[in-house]
Amino acid sequence: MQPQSVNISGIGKGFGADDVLKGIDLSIRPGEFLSLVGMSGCGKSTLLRIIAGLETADRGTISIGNRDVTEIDPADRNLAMVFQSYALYPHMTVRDNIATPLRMRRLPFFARLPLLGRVVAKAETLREIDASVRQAADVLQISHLLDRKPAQLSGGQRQRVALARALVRSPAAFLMDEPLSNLDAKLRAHMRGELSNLHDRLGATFIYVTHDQIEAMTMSDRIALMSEGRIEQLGTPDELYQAPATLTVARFIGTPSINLLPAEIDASSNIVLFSRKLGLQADGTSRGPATIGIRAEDIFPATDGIPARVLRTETQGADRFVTCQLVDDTSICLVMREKAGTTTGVDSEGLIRLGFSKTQIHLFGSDEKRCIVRQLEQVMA
Ligand SMILES: Nc1ncnc2c1ncn2[C@@H]1O[C@H](COP(=O)(O)OP(=O)(O)OP(=O)(O)O)[C@@H](O)[C@H]1O
Repeated sequence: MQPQSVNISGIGKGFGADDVLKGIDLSIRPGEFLSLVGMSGCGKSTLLRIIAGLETADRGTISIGNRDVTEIDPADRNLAMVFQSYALYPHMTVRDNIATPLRMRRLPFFARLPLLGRVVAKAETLREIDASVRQAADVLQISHLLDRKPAQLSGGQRQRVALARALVRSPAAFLMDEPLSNLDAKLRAHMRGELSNLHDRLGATFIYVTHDQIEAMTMSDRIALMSEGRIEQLGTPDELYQAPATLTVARFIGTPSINLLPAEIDASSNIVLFSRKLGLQADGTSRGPATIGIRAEDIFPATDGIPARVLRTETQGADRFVTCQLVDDTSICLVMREKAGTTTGVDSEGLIRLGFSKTQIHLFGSDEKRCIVRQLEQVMA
């Protein structure tokens, strides 16, 4: 099956008085790996369930390829869904679990019955189903597990069986709802790589729901970051990291979290931090309270920087994260990332001065939207 586009237009959904989806427009390209990401309760699973047809939207349309499927039954949308819980049949072998969607599609009722089925079903069809199962098992590297039951598998193996079961259907798109969240940290990291490889090999459309920004950042072609039933920003992982459109996106993307400092945009558009003009101006009409965001890797020790006290130092592989509290009344903490093994410029009393590059700051106005920043020299020129 050719990978298909999925087009979501004006989707709205409420549960009682709760407006859970507030008009979602999103076009997912054929063969794209798109992640729906956001805080718990932002509506991502509801949106995925509406795409699958497991939930009905109050308004809006869903199309797969050129076909409007809004009123079509889930079974006829030709989508494969992979859940966090795997949803395997415990009494069936891996082989039978994977074969089930094909049997449902290709065999008449009597041919699906355990004993009678072998007599009634066409040998040719059974051979084809078996070949598809073997092929999917091969892709997911679980061929040696085909005769086991789910209880005899590890979490990662169960997830692979669930993926193989989705694979045999040759769906128009794969829908995945937090498929890795039951796995331990190491296996999750491994399965992230496997899912990416699987996507590359299949060239299929993947729509992937997660609240884990690292999963979204490492696997996706594009991310739709949702907040309170809306898409806050749609873009590549790089775009969301380098140019977050709102404070919500800036806070959500990146580990450690972006450093945030209260600032101001004065009447002449100058950006003022701790009562000092930074030599930067905000483009546009935003004035008054603002927030400056600085990533940990854009902070460094600087002799004329902001005085701070080191609270904690943590080394993670090649990186060291230094948490510092500003020496003022604000009790603001900043995290600086540097190479492990470098000197941090901390004096004998645990004090440090922190600087940052003016070109690397992110500025958000009082409406929490990103403001374009210009250096003053550029403004004067
Ligand atoms: N069947 C339902 N009946 C009532 N409210 C529901 C129902 N399903 C979801 N909700 C509510 O809709 C909101 C969005 O839920 P949804 O599961 O889509 O969020 P989510 O972003 O996927 O969250 P999580 O990451 O925790 O799964 C939540 O407030 C949830 O309580």
